[in-house]
Amino acid sequence: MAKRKLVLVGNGMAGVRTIEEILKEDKDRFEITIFGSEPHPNYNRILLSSVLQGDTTVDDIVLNSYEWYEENNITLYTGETVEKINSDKKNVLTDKGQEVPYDDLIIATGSNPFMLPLPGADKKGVIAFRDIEDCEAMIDASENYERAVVIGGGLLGLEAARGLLNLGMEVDVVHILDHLMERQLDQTGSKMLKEELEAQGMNFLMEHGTEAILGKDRVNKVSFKNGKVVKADLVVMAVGIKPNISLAKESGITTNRGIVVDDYMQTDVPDVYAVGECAEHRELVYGLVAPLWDQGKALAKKICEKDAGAGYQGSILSTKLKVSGVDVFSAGEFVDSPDTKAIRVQDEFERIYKKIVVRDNRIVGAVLFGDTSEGSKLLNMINTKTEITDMSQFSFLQANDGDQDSLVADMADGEQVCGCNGVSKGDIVTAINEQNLTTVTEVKNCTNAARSCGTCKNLVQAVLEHTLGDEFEQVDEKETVCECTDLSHEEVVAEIREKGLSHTKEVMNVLGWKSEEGCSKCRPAVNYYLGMVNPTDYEDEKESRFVNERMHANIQKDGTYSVVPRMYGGVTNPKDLRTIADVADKYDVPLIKLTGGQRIDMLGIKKEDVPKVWKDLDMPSGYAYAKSLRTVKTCVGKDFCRFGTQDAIGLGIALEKKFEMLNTPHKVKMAVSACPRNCAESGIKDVGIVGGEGSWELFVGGNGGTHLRAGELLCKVSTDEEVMETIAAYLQYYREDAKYLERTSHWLDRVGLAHVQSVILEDTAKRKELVDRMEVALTNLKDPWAEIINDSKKKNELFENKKLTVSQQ
Ligand SMILES: Cc1cc2nc3c(=O)[nH]c(=O)nc-3n(C[C@H](O)[C@H](O)[C@H](O)COP(=O)(O)OP(=O)(O)OC[C@H]3O[C@@H](n4cnc5c(N)ncnc54)[C@H](O)[C@@H]3O)c2cc1C
Ligand SMILES: NC(=O)c1ccc[n+]([C@@H]2O[C@H](COP(=O)([O-])OP(=O)(O)OC[C@H]3O[C@@H](n4cnc5c(N)ncnc54)[C@H](O)[C@@H]3O)[C@@H](O)[C@H]2O)c1
Ligand code: SF4
Ligand code: FES
Repeated sequence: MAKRKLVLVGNGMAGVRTIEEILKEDKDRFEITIFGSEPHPNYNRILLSSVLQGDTTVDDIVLNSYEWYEENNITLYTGETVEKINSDKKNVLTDKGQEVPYDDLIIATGSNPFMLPLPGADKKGVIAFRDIEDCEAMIDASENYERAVVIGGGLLGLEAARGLLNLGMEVDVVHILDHLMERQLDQTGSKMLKEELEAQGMNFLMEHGTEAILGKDRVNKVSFKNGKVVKADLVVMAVGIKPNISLAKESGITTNRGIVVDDYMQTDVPDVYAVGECAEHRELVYGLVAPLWDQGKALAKKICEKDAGAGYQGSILSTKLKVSGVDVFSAGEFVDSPDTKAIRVQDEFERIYKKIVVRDNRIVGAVLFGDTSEGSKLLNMINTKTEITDMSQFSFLQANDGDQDSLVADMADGEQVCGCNGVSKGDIVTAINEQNLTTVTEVKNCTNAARSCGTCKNLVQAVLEHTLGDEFEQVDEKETVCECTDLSHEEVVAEIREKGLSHTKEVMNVLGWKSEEGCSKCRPAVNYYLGMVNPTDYEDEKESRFVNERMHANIQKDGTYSVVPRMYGGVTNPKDLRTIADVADKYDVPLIKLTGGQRIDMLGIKKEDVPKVWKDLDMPSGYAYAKSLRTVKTCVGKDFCRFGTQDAIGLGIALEKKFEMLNTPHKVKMAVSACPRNCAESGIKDVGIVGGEGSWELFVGGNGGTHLRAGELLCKVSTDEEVMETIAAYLQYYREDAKYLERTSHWLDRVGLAHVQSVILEDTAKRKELVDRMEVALTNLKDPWAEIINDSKKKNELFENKKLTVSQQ
């Protein structure tokens, strides 16, 4: 029987989760096509707050990789927007001119952030916080500017503000009312929250109505209705969301605030469904994921013609603020009303506040501040409308000694552990026992617990520990390379060495990879490890590399590329500058910019022009795209600067010439300053060198990016030769010991400076071995630009083949 054609509009959290539920119900029923306006696979939008706060990276929040779509035979069009639904002809039209037929259609277009229509709101530097691009814009702004204003003191505004503080910005939060998070907290909870956030460095402008955004092209001030004006280089609007209903509305589907649906998520047009933040069910639209998952389950059953029971019945909301150091939980009705009574516990010394709202002897809502460990218990009591029979039911409101095991032991099987995904303790225990699960990741993959906001991860771990008892001790949660294997990075490297493996395919076959082709996480990692272990024999697999490394240029937002030629030590000359200027004229390069690493970046080059630009430049690649040595920044040094005691430029050039083109787990930046004034910013580089009278100090593990980290003093040496040798040993140890994609700063945090010193400074035999292996690694390196220019097949494949698809990263 021919499969029914199912089209999903909106490649976001609710839509794709619904597809997962459909595949669980009946995986062969549909031929599925998904359209998403964003240029990404489905990612965990919730964790954008964690990305901004520096706790995770954009790469790690992908929920469904491109491979997942492929494996499930789903045709995915990213960066493509559906503009029209023809419900009479049963097809959709896209902004790229595609017309795709459907038998069933799911609309999951989510919400748009509400942007206050203020004068000046269209200026540069005024953004929302909704997607990866917004998150990246904030991270970029923090690198160039100092002051941010966040408008809106709700969940989103506070999470954005915390992230911007972490990024080193000064932050004013503007709130229209006199209490923060008024949709989740009562006055007492809100006051305690404000005090806590002020102590963290947030500044609040309460009861301020914003009047205008000021500045020329870019915002530089914000003015308020009370006459106050504050400085601002960045304005983030977080004043709520509006369901994205325009497509449905214009296509004749009934809408109100959202797209109106029944209990089975059906709209008033046959075979058209809506799910997620765009859907309005019983006059309510939701802005949290837990209700959306329930909607998705109901819709999946309905569309697969399974017993859908009563369908979706609405949800009681619970929220947790995701700001580190501040625990806030709120569920159900949290404000007092004439027909409710409340039980309150408040400890002003420990800064703990707990309130339970009761109507007709049943719990209808709760607020927890400072200690949210009973959140799931309370949510369960609210959901099951638990009757209060005796105050001993609330003994858990007293101070919690943090003992997770007794907390889990006291939980009933039906109690929810993961509010976002509706997973109970009983569900997790059953999964652990039936599927022999031993790690949190396995529990997550099997039950969905901890798969959304992640705030329940510790509780999931506690249930695992409690269930496995003594066995838990033997089971060490390990970070696997990716979901294709149960092996960690270290184990993969050890197996490559031990078994003499020499190709990615062989690694995957011999080590029992779960997916034949691997994925975008493991392929580049395995490729790196093979090259690191067998530097002379291994032939680099270009197709396993991230797109920028395959193309040897950085792809830009608009599909053009940037080209950065090598400029050893940041030193140039009139001839090279003339050449760069001539090439820029010839290829109409729209932007030429100096980089933070003292290089010249030519931006906006058309893909087909990239190899021509390289040829005309006739300079080596600057590796600005690679997991390799990027730049050695140098100060003026002793020849010109009156403070200079050492030849910083000479040493910088020598270092760059020696270590250029070396493959490393992540990018490596270096700097050399000729005196402690440190003009080359050696303190925030992976390797930073600072000169003194007759000596050099070597600092390592510095980072000036998102995770600001000062370099640590590795050692002090006397000669340039000692610098070269020590850095060779250090970099080789990093190459061999760090996990792929681990910056030196993270690696040092993990292994500790003392350990690295013991290996490369104290153990002379080991140091010599490392230096020798580095010498081998440095042989056989070829400039990739020259290679491609001389290889017309490769050139054509990479730059002239219009069909080349750009995969993740
Ligand atoms: C920073 C942040 C933190 C959050 N934290 C939490 C939290 O802790 N807990 C929680 O429960 N919720 C949280 N949320 C809310 C949660 O992320 C949303 O409820 C959820 O993402 C909504 O899912 P959705 O699929 O309905 O919409 P979305 O995830 O927005 O997906 C809709 C997708 O459809 C696409 N689209 C729209 N129109 C079209 C079209 N015509 N054609 C093709 N594609 C289209 C959009 O580009 C978008 O990618 C947070 C949200 C943000 C922004
Ligand atoms: N931890 C979480 O669960 C979490 C985190 C982030 C976002 N979200 C969800 O994302 C969505 C968007 O979050 P949000 O915080 O923008 O929405 P929201 O509606 O929850 O809060 C908006 C806040 O902005 C304030 N506000 C409105 N107009 C204002 C103005 N002119 N000036 C100053 N303040 C003004 C409101 O009083 C309100 O407190 C919501 O659905 C939210 O639930 C959830
Ligand atoms: S670091 Fe010292 S030597 Fe180098 S430019 Fe600055 S002041 Fe001069
Ligand atoms: S409570 Fe959010 S993922 Fe479990």
